[in-house]
Amino acid sequence: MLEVRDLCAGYGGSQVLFDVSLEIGKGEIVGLLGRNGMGKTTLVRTVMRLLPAMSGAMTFAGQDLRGIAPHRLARCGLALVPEGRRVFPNLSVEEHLTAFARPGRWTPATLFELFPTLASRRGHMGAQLSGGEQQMLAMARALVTNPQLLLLDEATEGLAPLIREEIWRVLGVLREAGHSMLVVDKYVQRLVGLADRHYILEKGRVAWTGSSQALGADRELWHRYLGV
Ligand SMILES: Nc1ncnc2c1ncn2[C@@H]1O[C@H](COP(=O)(O)OP(=O)(O)OP(=O)(O)O)[C@@H](O)[C@H]1O
Repeated sequence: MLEVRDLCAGYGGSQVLFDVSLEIGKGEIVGLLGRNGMGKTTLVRTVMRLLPAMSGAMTFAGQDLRGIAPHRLARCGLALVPEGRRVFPNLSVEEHLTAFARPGRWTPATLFELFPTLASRRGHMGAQLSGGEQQMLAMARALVTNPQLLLLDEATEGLAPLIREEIWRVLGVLREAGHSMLVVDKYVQRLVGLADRHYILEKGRVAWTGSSQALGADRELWHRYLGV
């Protein structure tokens, strides 16, 4: 579904990604791992067309992503839950969902079932929500576009343990529903339990790729590339 080939990208003159290749098939959950500053967010932002690619190819469902404006990606079936949530401070929870809704299984009503906390806050403005509630809203806002592929950048970062568990629960529900996802996260153990395959980035290059079974069994990899 998503195919990235020999991608190079960065900021101005400073290159961050070097010949990165990555694939995600339909119904697959892929983990993207690496220590701080290794290029995970840069990769996600380049795929979402928020950063220009220097070279390389990116296709989604056979379409060349480089010709598509970022605001048109939802129509192609791609949605991002960005690092830092970025909810709209002056839109209510309900408005976030109705403004971005596209036809499909996920509607404001089904998302309020998935996130009961959001249902109880439906009239609250983005700015009035806790960090955990904002994270749930960022996920619901992405899901209401009914994407074919959901990209999540550090969705569990900086959250209290109970809220983090709630996010993992929802990711498990999405897995059961057959969603395709690229999940960037630092909790290797949880990611191994959720995803099918993984890529590890080291200084902007793919240092390792393999199955959850292989990653789960090789603690030396965790130590070498993830510092855990
Ligand atoms: N806006 C920017 N301008 C210039 N350099 C940047 C910018 N954002 C990130 N970088 C640099 O790009 C490199 C990769 O950063 P990136 O955020 O992609 O890493 P990451 O693996 O997502 O790390 P983290 O886990 O800290 O989010 C780092 O060296 C970082 O300093």
